[in-house]
Amino acid sequence: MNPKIILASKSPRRQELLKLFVNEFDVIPAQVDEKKIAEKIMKTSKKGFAMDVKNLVLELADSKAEAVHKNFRDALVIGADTVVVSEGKILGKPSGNNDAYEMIRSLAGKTHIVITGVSLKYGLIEESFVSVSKVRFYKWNEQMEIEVNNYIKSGKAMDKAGGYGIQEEAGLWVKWIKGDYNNIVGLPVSKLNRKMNELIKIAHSKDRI
Ligand SMILES: Cc1cn([C@H]2C[C@H](O)[C@@H](COP(=O)(O)OP(=O)(O)OP(=O)(O)O)O2)c(=O)[nH]c1=O
Repeated sequence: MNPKIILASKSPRRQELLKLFVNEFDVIPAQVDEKKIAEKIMKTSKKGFAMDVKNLVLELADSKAEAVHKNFRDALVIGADTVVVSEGKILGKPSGNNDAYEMIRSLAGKTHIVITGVSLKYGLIEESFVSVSKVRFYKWNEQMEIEVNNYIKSGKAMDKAGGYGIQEEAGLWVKWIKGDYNNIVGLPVSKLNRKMNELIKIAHSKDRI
């Protein structure tokens, strides 16, 4: 029997992406203090920056999944978190228009990474993974300045890691990407589909739900 699936996310992009391969699921956004978790991880982890970022997205994804799974133990719950990493700095969502402008400006002419952590919880079984994509932005020019200002004015930058959505007008600044496009949008569906199928198989074979 297929489990009830719950997406623990308020992100409309994640909902659209999950629809690509799951017909029916509920959406229950998780209430977690992302800032507090991020501060704890970055303070306590001593494994080096790359590992810190990986731990960070995994911990955030896990907290989101757990916040919902604790109330729905029989469901398969999905939590995710996406950050942008550029020049040794983690960029989450911008704090305001100026911050969004600075973030996008700092990405121009460079390559950054977008990393999404995903946590799956089903009965007593859990699984988590990260997906990493590389994105190269074109160099800053007058045209881009106009586009970035218009984009920020539209309000679309505010709920996105790094202050941009590749699926929106911000796609105009992208020179190339390497890796899973959907991972950049917020959910690495190809990997997620495979991991979910594996998890369901294991859970049922071991009768662990
Ligand atoms: C880089 C990039 C990010 N994003 C989005 C994906 C995520 O929704 C968001 C990063 O914030 P997250 O904290 O990962 O997610 P969220 O707050 O939107 O939703 P929830 O925590 O409830 O799951 O940035 C895009 O939509 N396009 C992009 O190109």
